[in-house]
Amino acid sequence: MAFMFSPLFQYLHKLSSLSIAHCLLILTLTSLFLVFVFPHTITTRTRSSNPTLNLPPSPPALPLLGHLHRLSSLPHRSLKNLSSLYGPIMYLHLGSIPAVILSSAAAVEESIRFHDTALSSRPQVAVADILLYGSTDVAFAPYGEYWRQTRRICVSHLLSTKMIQLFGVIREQEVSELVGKIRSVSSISGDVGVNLSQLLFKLANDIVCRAALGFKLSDDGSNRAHSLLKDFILYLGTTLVGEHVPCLGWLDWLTGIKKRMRKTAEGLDSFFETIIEEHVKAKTDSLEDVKYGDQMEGSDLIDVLLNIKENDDDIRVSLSRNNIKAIILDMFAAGTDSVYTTIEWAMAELINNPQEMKRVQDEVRSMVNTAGKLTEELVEKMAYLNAAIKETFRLHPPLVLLVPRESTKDIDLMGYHIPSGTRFIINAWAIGRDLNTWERADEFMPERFLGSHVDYNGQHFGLIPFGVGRRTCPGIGFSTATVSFALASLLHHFDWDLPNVMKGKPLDMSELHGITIHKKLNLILEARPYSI
Ligand code: HEM
Repeated sequence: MAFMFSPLFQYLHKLSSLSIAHCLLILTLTSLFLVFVFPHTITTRTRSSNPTLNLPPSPPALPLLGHLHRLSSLPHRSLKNLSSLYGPIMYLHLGSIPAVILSSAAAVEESIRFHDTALSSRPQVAVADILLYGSTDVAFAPYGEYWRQTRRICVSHLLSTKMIQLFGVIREQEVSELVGKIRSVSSISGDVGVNLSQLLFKLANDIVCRAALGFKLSDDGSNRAHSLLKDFILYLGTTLVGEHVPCLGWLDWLTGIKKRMRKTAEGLDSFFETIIEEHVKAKTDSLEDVKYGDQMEGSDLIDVLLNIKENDDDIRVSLSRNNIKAIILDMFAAGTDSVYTTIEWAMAELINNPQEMKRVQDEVRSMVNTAGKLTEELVEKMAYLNAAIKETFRLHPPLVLLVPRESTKDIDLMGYHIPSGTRFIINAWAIGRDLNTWERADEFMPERFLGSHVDYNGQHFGLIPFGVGRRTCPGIGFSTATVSFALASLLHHFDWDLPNVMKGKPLDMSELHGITIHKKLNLILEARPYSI
């Protein structure tokens, strides 16, 4: 999941009624004011709190804003540029928040090998406190017993291999619906193309809804829950100004952002309350008490959580209704954007690299022809397809800066001393494109993974789209099952091309910052049904 700071002006603009010009004006005036009033505090190294500490290198900073002005609307890119000047471990001030940025596999490896526990907490973030019941979900919970138990629930019950297999039926049905939809849209739209981005978002959303709640939300705009969930994901990708620059906290009040977040949180709360009540009633009616260890076909994540709540002696935490809602909301935050955006980037890279497209398609089609049917078991054996997915994760990790950590102890890292309470940000995007780890790092070359044992399971520090250490993503199996089956199906059933108006030009690969990094422009492609 991507939960991180947005650059200030982007934040102001996106979530308020202020125009970009107003936002820039506010920030410029603030900066000028600070420069004139406190010129002596503009330092070349940010060591004002304790000059004797051997902190990592740091660029010149502005008072109060720290290094925020050095971040563009795509912070992972600005941070990579800064790291080429200041090294793989940098010390920045994101406003008032001290942060260490790690930008190489070696830096991440050392931090995890020697300090995993000290770096396993999350910073307290106001957005998560508002939207996720005081950060009592898994992703934002501080390191401690509550996190340990809820994470165990995720790993052993909600996202276990058994549950992933049970949800295979849902994936197959939803992907088959997607294929049908593309067929009918492409027969009408001809060479205008189908909006694959929209269809993939719906696919990921429907799969998570069915897995978590047991049903899908209609997407015709009539369903309020649909727009609440969209807002929820939008807000999770933002930060309150006051959190970074407390003296500008009034801007959060001016923009009304907190109020809007609370309204969304209240709306979601009553939606989930109704759903949980319905689950409780259905369970009582059927007088069927399924113990969590025996999840049956038809049970969804709410059923599983309710059963844990009532039956589990091993889990040493009692889950309240609000805890259940927070955990379910995590599944939405994590399971929708990152999954659809991965398929979207994979398709975009394949369109830009037609030879790679042909190699993957040849593999998928020949294996399906031999086996007679496209199944998830078959997809697991598709070496080139899986290499293309790894290559997509390398170039486009959806959570470019992972999810921030916060150190709970003073640590020594790569010869530097880092105080407790420092925010840790890992630039997974920069690491995936680091020339010290990867040859021709900016090129899409799936064959680099053929015959290689490098994987994205957190053991290879050069490829960490799902994070590393104790807080690695527990949803790897769930996501890759969807990504690989959906991608194989798209490549099996259709030949893909750019729509006529765009033919002959490279596809625009610009990024847009949000909870994940998406393609800026929707991926619109011409789909021609494939027949043998
Ligand atoms: C392509 C899809 C996905 C990607 C790239 C992804 C990536 C990540 C990353 C980078 C983290 C933070 C890891 C760290 O701090 O080192 C994370 C955490 C998490 N993810 Fe995912 N994720 C994906 C899908 C999912 C799905 C489908 C679920 C559940 C349905 C999920 C549930 C979680 C949870 C609960 C955490 C918090 C773990 C913790 O803090 O202990 N993720 N994910």
